[in-house]
Formats: sequence, structure tokens, C-alpha cells
Amino acid sequence: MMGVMSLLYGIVVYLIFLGTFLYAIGFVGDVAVPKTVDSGDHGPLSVAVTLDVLLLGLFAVQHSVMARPAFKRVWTRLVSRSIERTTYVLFASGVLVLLYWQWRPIPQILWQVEHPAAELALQAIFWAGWALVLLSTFLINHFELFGLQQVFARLLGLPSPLPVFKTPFLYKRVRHPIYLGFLLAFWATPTMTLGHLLFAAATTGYILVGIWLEERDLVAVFGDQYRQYRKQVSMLIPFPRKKADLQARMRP
Ligand SMILES: C[S@@+](CC[C@H](N)C(=O)[O-])C[C@H]1O[C@@H](n2cnc3c(N)ncnc32)[C@H](O)[C@@H]1O
Repeated sequence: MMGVMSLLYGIVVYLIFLGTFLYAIGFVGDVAVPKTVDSGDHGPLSVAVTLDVLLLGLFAVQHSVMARPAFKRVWTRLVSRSIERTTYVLFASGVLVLLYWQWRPIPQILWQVEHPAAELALQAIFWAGWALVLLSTFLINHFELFGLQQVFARLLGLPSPLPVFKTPFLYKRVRHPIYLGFLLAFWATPTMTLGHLLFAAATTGYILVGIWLEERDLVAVFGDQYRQYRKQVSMLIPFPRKKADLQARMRP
């Protein structure tokens, strides 16, 4: 019975995540959704900046704290290990919904790209960024990242899967393709408003801190295997590698 309940919880939360993910595309790209980074009521600048910074801060704290092994060790005394990731995804989605709802636009335009080819290129980068995010989640393990694999394992009476170090396809070029995809999607816009810049700059700062925290945990779990990977593969920008490095990276 608990296995079935966990599975239902996992599926419902996964659907909520899908909704918030799709909404994020419209929110950042200022398309197809009622409230975006540049639309909605805007009051005084000081109120907008304060509220937006608080919302982004809440997002960063929730993501960073709940993802840490020390937090998980305490948290899984209260919440079953099999639904820990699902619960993380639920909290993350909740914070995102709050951000979409309470975000105050700051509509002053800082720069605007009007050349049709350049505009098209920026839009292509925006969509490529989101495609990169989605593709990379599947490369690493989409269903584990969003908690479904864990609740299925519980239903089948299997233990929750242990972390496995992987470097498939794009992970051979950069260590963080998901974060790279977010950066492309957040910065590539033909019209940069003050609000959009605040969003892009704060999330970039958060991603850099998040990488530092994540890599510390990955070194703790995978040790020299991850240290070696870090030496051989760039963090975010796929710089061309020397031949010797390339050969090393091709080894399993
Ligand atoms: C949101 S994902 C981001 C992954 C990666 N930083 C990226 O940008 O593509 C975070 C989870 O991926 C895991 N992770 C990151 N790199 C990994 C790798 N090479 N192999 C397995 N798991 C990895 C982390 O431990 C963490 O649980």
C-alpha cells in the first residue's frame, strides 16, 4: 500500500515539475504564459528589486540546502528515503510557482537587439539552451533526478538506486551541461530589461555557487574519479582539448 501511495505521490509531483518547467520557458522567454519576467504589475523600483532578490534568494537556499548530504541525512529520518527526491522536487516547484506569481517586472530596457538575424540567433540560442537542459537530464538519468525511479524501486521492493558517476555524450565536453543550458536560456534575449538582467545575473551567481557545492559533494562520493574528470573536462565552456586529454577522456 505504501509503495502504491509513494508511486502516486511521485507521479503527481513529476507532473507538477513538468508544468513548472514548461512555465519557466514561457516566463523567461516572455512568451505564451500570462505572467513573465517582463510582464505584470510593477510598483516602485525599490519594492520590485527587494521582492525579486528575496524570491531568488529563497530559490537558491531551498535548492542548496535540500540537496546537501548532511541535510538529507537528517531529513530522511522524517521522510522515507524513497520519496526524499520527490519531496525535494515538490519544494523546488513550490518555490518556483511562488516566484512566477510574486515576481515584479522591472521594465526599463537596457539593450535591444533589432537586427533580424541577430534577433533570430538569440532566439535560437534561447531554445537550444532549454533543449540542452532537457537532453542532459536524460543523459544523466532524468527519472532519478525527478524522483520517479526511487518510487518505482520502492513499489518493486528494491532499494533506492545508489549514485552512479556518468560521463555520457555532452558530459565528455563539459561537466555541467544542464547548468550551461540554463545560462544560455537566461541570457539569450533580444530585449534585456533591468528585471531580466537581475534574474539572469542572480541565477548565474547561484549556478556558480551551486557548481562549487555540487562538485564538493561529487568529490566526497566519487573521490579521485571525479577529481580526474575535473582535470580533463571543462566546467561550462567546451574548450578544445589537447590530443592527450582527448585520448584520456575517451577511456571508459
Ligand atoms: C541538477 S543535476 C545537474 C548535473 C550537472 N551539474 C549538470 O549541470 O549537468 C544535479 C545532480 O546531478 C548529479 N551529477 C552531476 N554530475 C554528475 C555525473 N557526472 N555523474 C553522475 N551524477 C552527476 C549531482 O550529484 C546532483 O545530484
